[in-house]
Amino acid sequence: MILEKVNSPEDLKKLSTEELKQLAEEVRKFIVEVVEKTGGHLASSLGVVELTIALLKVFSPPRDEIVWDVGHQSYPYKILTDRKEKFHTLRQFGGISGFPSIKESIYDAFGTGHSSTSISAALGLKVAKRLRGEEGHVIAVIGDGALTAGEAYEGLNNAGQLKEDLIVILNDNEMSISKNIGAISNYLTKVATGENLRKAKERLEEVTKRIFGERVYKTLKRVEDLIVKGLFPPGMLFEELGFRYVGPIDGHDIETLTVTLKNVSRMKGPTLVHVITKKGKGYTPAEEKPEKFHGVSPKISKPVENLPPSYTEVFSKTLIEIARENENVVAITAAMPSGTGLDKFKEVFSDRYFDVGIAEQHAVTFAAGMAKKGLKPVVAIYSTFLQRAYDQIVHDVALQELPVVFAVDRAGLVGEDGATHHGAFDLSYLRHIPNMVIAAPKDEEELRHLLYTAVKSDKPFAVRYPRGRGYGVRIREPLKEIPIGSWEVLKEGKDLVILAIGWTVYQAFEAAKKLEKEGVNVCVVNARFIKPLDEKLLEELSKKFSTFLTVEENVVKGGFGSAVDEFFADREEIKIFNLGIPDRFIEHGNQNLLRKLVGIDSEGIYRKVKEVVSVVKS
Ligand SMILES: Cc1ncc(C[n+]2csc(CCOP(=O)(O)OP(=O)(O)O)c2C)c(N)n1
Ligand SMILES: CC(=O)[C@@H](O)[C@H](O)COP(=O)(O)O
Ligand SMILES: [Mg+2]
Repeated sequence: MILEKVNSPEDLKKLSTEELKQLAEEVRKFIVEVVEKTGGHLASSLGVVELTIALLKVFSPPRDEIVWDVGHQSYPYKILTDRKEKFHTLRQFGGISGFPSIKESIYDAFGTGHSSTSISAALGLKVAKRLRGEEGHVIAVIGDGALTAGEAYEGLNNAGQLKEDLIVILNDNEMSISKNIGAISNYLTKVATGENLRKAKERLEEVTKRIFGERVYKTLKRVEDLIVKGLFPPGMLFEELGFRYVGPIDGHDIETLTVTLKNVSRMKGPTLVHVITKKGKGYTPAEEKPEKFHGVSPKISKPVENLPPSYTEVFSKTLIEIARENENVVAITAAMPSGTGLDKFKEVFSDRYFDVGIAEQHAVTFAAGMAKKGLKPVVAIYSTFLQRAYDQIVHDVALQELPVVFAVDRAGLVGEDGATHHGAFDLSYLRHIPNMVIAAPKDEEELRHLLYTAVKSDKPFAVRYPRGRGYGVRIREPLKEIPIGSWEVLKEGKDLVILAIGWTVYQAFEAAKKLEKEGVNVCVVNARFIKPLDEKLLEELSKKFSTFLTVEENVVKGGFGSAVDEFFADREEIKIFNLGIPDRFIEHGNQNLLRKLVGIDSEGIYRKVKEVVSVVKS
């Protein structure tokens, strides 16, 4: 086993090409074995095994700095730098992260998780290296999917101007999570297949033959080839942006990769190396179904039957139901058709479905434009990725009071993806925007009604719901509107009130049942609207209760609890306690374990109520 002998990038440098090829096979096998147990981003990591090996053969991190875009493909890099022994703890609580992290290793040059940041970060590193007199290359590795996002072009634009010796490797597998889309993706395919060149040659051939005849044409053929290549060099787009374009090259051929990278390492100015790879390479199921194997769950020996649907599935089904009745409804995703469930919408309403690429900012303004013309856009974006579109929500949607519906999926703690992906902030970053309505369902049934309410409303309206399965609530009621700003008292009480929102509502209810047995009588309210608050109910409750506990799966700072704090700010007799995600980034690990860790599950709420009761008594 060669992998056994490779404990640092220095060990890898000593290997022959044949040994490196064997190493690639062993790394692949190792990744598949571990990811079957831990879950993780399998297909993307398998696709860059040879590229990683070649990078480590030619460059020497940490002196040379490699920035992996998104970072979901960094498993081979982790294994071959310094995390082979810890790799079995991938994405587990207390184990190594599924993404690069500067806190985890000196070999990780920059933390990633959200896409398309690599060129900007690498350029910053490179300029800093120069100004501080540090030696070493900086290399950004970016996928074709990540190249659909605006930030990538902001980075290219600036790099082309600064003319730093920056290396950008474009890992082109024609896939985002789903099939990659858009004009740039089409352009890359044409470059990779030489289609532009072929078409130009055919055209010139035809003209030359027509004007000069067959005999002269044969003499001119070589000159013509040179002219066409000069006029239509592959990668012209990047050349125009100030990059030297190298490629396309086979990203699974270690020898070619190594020779090319060595040459590139001697070049001056910004260089882009176009590498063609196969997502899922070397593992047939992933090669055949790269989308399914983009991110996989741990393999379970026996499938569990009759599981409740996920919130995403309920959203997707309900949206289709609504769209059948309302032809103005259109759906937008930013490169997450399967993750958001909009792939199912596409199957029914292909002309009312838009995948815009990894372009959350564009998605929101695009929706605003549609809303201005009377359509009813539903933009489904994960909470963590919607952070990117904050200004677009403020400036393009809310300021103009355009009725865009935000389906904010993966709100709250998402689990194994960790700090880069938790949807911990949306209640805070949406709540202070004028004109917004923000709601969170307590269960699957309420998600349906809130979505229906959102589509009926003429306001910018966000409905946020968590990752994973619902509570298994039977869906029976026909879709109905829920009065905006109305809360629901689920349990009467006399000692204190819990105001809970979203996933935490049933947890609060559970805690209240347990407390009841101990003589603590808690009123539980489903505070399904964070904006507007149910001010009438709050006033009523404040006549009966002087102690309130707010519970949410969002950071406490600026979240739902803060809204209630603000509401009672001048009422000294009211004591409010807040429970939610604390003011720190939460690590990766099992979703329910993390919820327990931050204390927002039924046990945590139970404990907090006991604490509140003793504080109030003393
Ligand atoms: C801002 C942002 N939006 C969406 C995602 C979700 N996402 C993760 S990987 C990915 C596809 C990336 O495709 P590509 O860069 O080509 O990498 P590949 O998986 O093909 O290697 C997407 C959409 C993200 N990480 N960041
Ligand atoms: C790397 C990335 O950003 C996505 O692949 C993300 O991990 C998907 O998350 P879900 O598994 O919640 O769809
Ligand atoms: Mg790709």
